[in-house]
Formats: sequence, structure tokens, C-alpha cells
Amino acid sequence: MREVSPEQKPGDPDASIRPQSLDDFVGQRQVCENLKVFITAARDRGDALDHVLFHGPPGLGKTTLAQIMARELGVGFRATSGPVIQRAGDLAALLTNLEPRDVLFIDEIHRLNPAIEEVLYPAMEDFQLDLIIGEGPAARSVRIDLPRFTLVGATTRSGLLTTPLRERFGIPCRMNFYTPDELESIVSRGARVLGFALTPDGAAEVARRSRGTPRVAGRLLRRVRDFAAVAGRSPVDAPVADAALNRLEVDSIGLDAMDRRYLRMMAENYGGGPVGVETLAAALSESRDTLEEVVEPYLLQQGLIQRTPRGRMLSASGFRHIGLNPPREVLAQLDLLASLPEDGE
Ligand SMILES: Nc1ncnc2c1ncn2[C@@H]1O[C@H](COP(=O)(O)OP(=O)(O)OP(=O)(O)O)[C@@H](O)[C@H]1O
Ligand SMILES: [Mg+2]
Repeated sequence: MREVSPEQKPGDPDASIRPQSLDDFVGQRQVCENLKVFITAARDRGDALDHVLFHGPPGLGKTTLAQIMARELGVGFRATSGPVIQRAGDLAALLTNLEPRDVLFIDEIHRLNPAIEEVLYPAMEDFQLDLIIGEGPAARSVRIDLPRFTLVGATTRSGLLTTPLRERFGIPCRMNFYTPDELESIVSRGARVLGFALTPDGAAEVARRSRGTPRVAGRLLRRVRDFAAVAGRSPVDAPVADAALNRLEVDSIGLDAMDRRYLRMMAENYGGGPVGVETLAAALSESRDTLEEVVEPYLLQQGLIQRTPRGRMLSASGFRHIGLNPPREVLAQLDLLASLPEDGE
């Protein structure tokens, strides 16, 4: 059993298969190689690493990488999240308790309250905190010097960050979906850590159906292990994994019931689009945020849907994936829209 370090939440089911060093961390090659250089340079200078921003869809390893960075820097790790910091005092308490060069991790940083963001600017730039103490005529402002620290921000929606905040991160890192090969090695390693036998083709099957996402891979791996254990099947090979994943309603390219509901809604109720995200969210009884942050990025990456200036459209392969033939007028419109610039967020 590997050691579980203190910053990991007890009961976090992923904790045991979380990689502990940059060398253990599979994928995100470019991000990791750059970080390795910056971490080594900062450590050799004895200085704090510049502030880092991770952005990308959920479950790709932002929190994991932040923890690894602190470990590789040999410094402390404090974690919080945007919506948790309610008052400037909360942030001040966090910042003043940091040791020099510590990593402060703020998850969901796009959800920081604007008044708190203002406090963060001088802290990030000049390592100073300007606080107003007291109220009314008795109020006075005090300036506190902070240790030099590294802020690591994580967000699923970098488009929602204010420009001044985004610009204060010296090292922006975009996290991408993992390739099936990368996921296969994550899954194989996960099975070893969990202590069950998984054949290479079994690992490939789980990997292919993990939505390009290590968190999904970890979850599917545990469910496959459960099905196989109850069925008394060992080692777990591709047919066993396939049967388990079918029971979980995860299809051949990793789409789940929600993804397929989205695609069918577009095809059957909106003729393939274009349809606005608000309309889709209402029709599916899902929040717009969930669609934009969780559901759509993978469908876009797989080319099943397209974002156009007039809304979302189902692509030809999107229609085919749910067993329909794309109508001719939809194909014509896709060609036309593909030539126009993409809409923003
Ligand atoms: N490169 C990797 N190699 C192996 N396992 C990984 C890797 N990246 C992530 N994981 C696993 O996937 C899980 C999810 O990672 P993590 O919590 O870091 O994602 P996240 O990007 O912070 O997600 P969220 O945006 O939802 O907070 C972790 O438990 C970890 O075990
Ligand atoms: Mg996270």
C-alpha cells in the first residue's frame, strides 16, 4: 500500500491511485516538461515558483499536478476553492499563514468573489496585503508583507476569469484530454495499485471508454473490478471489461446516458441544430454550466457536435453515433457554418 499524504482527503477514492511525482504522472507531456524546468529553476534559485494557472475540463489532473508541484518544490501545500472564500479576512488568514515558497491552491478560481479578487492582485504581484480594519470613521488601512508564495489556480472555464486575474499568472497551462494510450497506462497502473489482474486488452478497453479523462478511467476501473469479482472472473480481459461497461451504459467511445440524451435531443427535437446552449439546458433539465464544462468538451473533441455562430449543431458523425442518417440540409448548413468564425463563450 502506498503512503497517503496528509493533504489528501480521507475517503477520497482516488487517493490511492493518485500519482505522486512528475515522473509518475502520465500524459500532459508539454505541461509537465515546462513545469519541470520552471520547478528546477525556482528550486535552484531558492525562490518561489511563479504563479501557475491550470485550465481544462474536470478530472484531467489539475489538483493532482498542483500537489505534485508542491512536493517537487519541497514546500507546503494549502488548498481551498473560489466559492469557499467568502470574506477578504478568509483570504488574509490563508495568505498570512503561508511559509515562504509554499503553494496555495485555489480550485474553481473563476468563482472567486470580485471583492476578494481585488485583495488577491497585490498579494500575487507584490506579496502585499492591503486590508481595511474596522468600519466607518474608525476604519484604517493596513499593509501586511507576505512571504513570497506560489498561487496555483485551477479552472474549468478560463473564459470566465477576469483579464487582470488571468494576466497575473506567469505560467498558464492548458490541460488536454488524454490519448487512449496514455489512459491505458494510467488504467494498468491503477489496477496494479488496486491489486487485481487486468490484461493489456482489458486495460485498452477501459481506456478507450474513459472519455479521455483519468478520473473517469479510475471510476470505471473500480466498477469493472467489482463486476469481475462478483462474476468470479480473473484476470479481467477485454470481454469481461466490455460486459461490465455495457452494464454501466458506457458505450464504445465512452459516452454515457447523459451524452446520448444530449445528442438525441439535438437530433430529434432540433433537427440537428443550430440550437442555443440555454435552450438545450432547459430541454435537458441540466445547468448550462454542466453542459459547457462537463458534457460538451468531450463531444466537441470527438467531433460529434460543433459550435457555430448560431449555436450548437450535431455533426454528421454525431447523427451516425446515435444510429441516424444526417439530413441533407444539415450537411449543407454544416459546410456553410464551418466557413464562418466560431462564436465566443
Ligand atoms: N496523469 C495522471 N496519471 C494518473 N492518474 C491521474 C492523472 N491525472 C489525474 N489522475 C487521476 O485522476 C483523478 C482526477 O484528477 P484530479 O482530481 O487532479 O482532477 P482535476 O483536474 O483536479 O479535476 P476537477 O477539475 O474536477 O477538480 C485523480 O484521482 C488521479 O488519480
Ligand atoms: Mg480538482
